[in-house]
Amino acid sequence: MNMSFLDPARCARTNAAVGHFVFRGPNGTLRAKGTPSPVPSGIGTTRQARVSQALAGGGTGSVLAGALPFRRDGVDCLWLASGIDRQPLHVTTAQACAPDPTLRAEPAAAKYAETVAEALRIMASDPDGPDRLRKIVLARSLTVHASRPISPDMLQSRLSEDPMVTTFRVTLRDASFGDGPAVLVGASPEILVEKRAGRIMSNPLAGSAPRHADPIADAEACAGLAGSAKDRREHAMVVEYILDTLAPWCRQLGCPDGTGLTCTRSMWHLGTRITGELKDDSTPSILLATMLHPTPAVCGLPCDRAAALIERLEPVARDFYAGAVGWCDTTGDGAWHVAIRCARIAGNQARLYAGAGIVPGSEPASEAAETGNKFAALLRALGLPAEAAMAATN
Ligand SMILES: C=C(O[C@H]1C=CC=C(C(=O)O)[C@@H]1O)C(=O)O
Repeated sequence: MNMSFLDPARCARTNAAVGHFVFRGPNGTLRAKGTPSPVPSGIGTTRQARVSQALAGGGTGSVLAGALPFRRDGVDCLWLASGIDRQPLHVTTAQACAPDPTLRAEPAAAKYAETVAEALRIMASDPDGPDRLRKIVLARSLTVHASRPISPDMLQSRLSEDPMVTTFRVTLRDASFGDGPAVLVGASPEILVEKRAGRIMSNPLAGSAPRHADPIADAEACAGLAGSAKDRREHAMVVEYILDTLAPWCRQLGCPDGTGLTCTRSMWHLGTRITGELKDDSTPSILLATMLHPTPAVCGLPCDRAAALIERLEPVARDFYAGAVGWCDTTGDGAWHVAIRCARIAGNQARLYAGAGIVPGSEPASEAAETGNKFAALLRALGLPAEAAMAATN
């Protein structure tokens, strides 16, 4: 095995510069060929215009990839590469990558539960009408301070041990948190939109329950989620929104298999596979991602109302958490994943995020516990106990 891979300090120093984007999923690893160049994040022009111009300048075979922020008016971080290397998935076992960490929660679980209760009060007192808040996804954050630099590469390797997720690593151009360049690393189970020739697929997830080591308890958790009316309502809003948004672009669209259950190593989710055929085969995947984002799986309904409340109720800016990460080539083909179960890494620090969908009928303590469970994959990958999220204070 390559020894430099096991040296956390060396990895952390070099990885921000190497591979400005790397995606690893069931279909293999996709990384930039050569050194990608930044796509200017211009003012006064649409994302689509910037992307088309960049891809046209890059020539045949060029690929654009990166991260879209949570806020629709936020600044994206896109890279243009002359091509991509695709390799079969090869999972290596890496060591945990956050030595001697301390943890800070923003907010801690109890305070988060109070915020959920406030959102529920707003929903209950809202007058009937199109503006009535029907769902809001509230998130919290954990900051890990380690004694040595945290290696984004190692963290991605550890997260890739779960075969049910697509892991990602995108170098961010601003360094607004911690020392040195920041890198977004995560393991998303949720496909915002994938486009291949004229066919599209979206796989929204909403409605969650934790996995259990004991198979009987695990099967009970799965059955409990499948039968939960609250989770089904929470999920249906996302599916309806995605169908409504994609319908004008499609000659055929539907969810042939209905709502099902999907899992990662730490969570069960309700999931629906939506498939369709585009009216125009050349519609770029990044345009579809831009139109869909943010879905009610990460924001809420109505979208603008939920986004404004998120801004007011959450103490930490989401930046790229709950945005989208992915790629798009010159034919418009590509895949965009919802940027959840992720962390922003810079030097010795990692800022982790997790959220939960709140609808009438949600219980504040259960939603706080759900965010704790959603942190588990990242915490384990960092070498921390999965329960640390519930114990962390601010
Ligand atoms: C917002 C997150 O998860 C979303 C995806 C799956 C299930 C969700 C839920 O049950 O609330 C969320 O909508 C997150 O992991 O931070």
